[in-house]
Amino acid sequence: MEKIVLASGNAGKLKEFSQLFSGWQIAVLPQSEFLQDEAEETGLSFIENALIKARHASRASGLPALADDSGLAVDALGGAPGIYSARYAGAGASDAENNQKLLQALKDVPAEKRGASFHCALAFVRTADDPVPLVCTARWSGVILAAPAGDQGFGYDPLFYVPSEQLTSAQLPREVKNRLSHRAHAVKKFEQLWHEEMVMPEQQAHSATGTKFF
Ligand SMILES: O=P(O)(O)OP(=O)(O)OP(=O)(O)OC[C@H]1O[C@@H](n2cnc3c(O)ncnc32)[C@H](O)[C@@H]1O
Ligand SMILES: [Mg+2]
Repeated sequence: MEKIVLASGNAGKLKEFSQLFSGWQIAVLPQSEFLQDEAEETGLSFIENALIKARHASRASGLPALADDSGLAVDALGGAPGIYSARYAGAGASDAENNQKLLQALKDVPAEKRGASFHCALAFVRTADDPVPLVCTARWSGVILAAPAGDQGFGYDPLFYVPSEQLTSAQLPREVKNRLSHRAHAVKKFEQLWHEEMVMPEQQAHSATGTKFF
């Protein structure tokens, strides 16, 4: 079975990915099996940071790697915390500290102006230096509440109200979050790309020699 490394140290994400990849014919291994240090997320976009993390994990493991860079962009804050979502309240901040800072930043913003989106970028590299990575993005729109609700999920889930379900992301049954979320939609797009780029070429032996390089 083909092995790929999942380049994330976030337990909440890893749990979601294990459900999202449950029907796949590949072994998705956590990066903790191969490396201890985390990549420095120096990019200016979710896509750049996802690529940095995927290359880092592939370099350390010698295996293909998939990374997720994600975060919350709040309309009233001009898209903040965005790519800085994990470190909004400072390096190493807890989810509770980040949520507290967000509530404080939005304390004077009325309900109708509290729109926000979760964004997810996925980057897959076959090797650390892969010049043609597979990249896809997705978003999930909602509203930031004035107080947390629900105890499932991670990160900003307790503050992220999903209008279609009338619940926060932390109150949704896991299978519902894994159907609706930014991550779920990005994985759907990735599945399509994976099929087009990794499965079909193998089946069709698309080069004249029958050898597939990239
Ligand atoms: O970089 P890795 O190791 O994957 O772990 P991380 O937690 O640092 O992940 P990111 O750099 O991608 O930062 C994403 C932050 O955005 C938030 N976030 C992303 N997806 C989320 C989701 O589905 N629900 C709630 N919060 C989410 C959460 O606070 C994350 O810490
Ligand atoms: Mg991170």
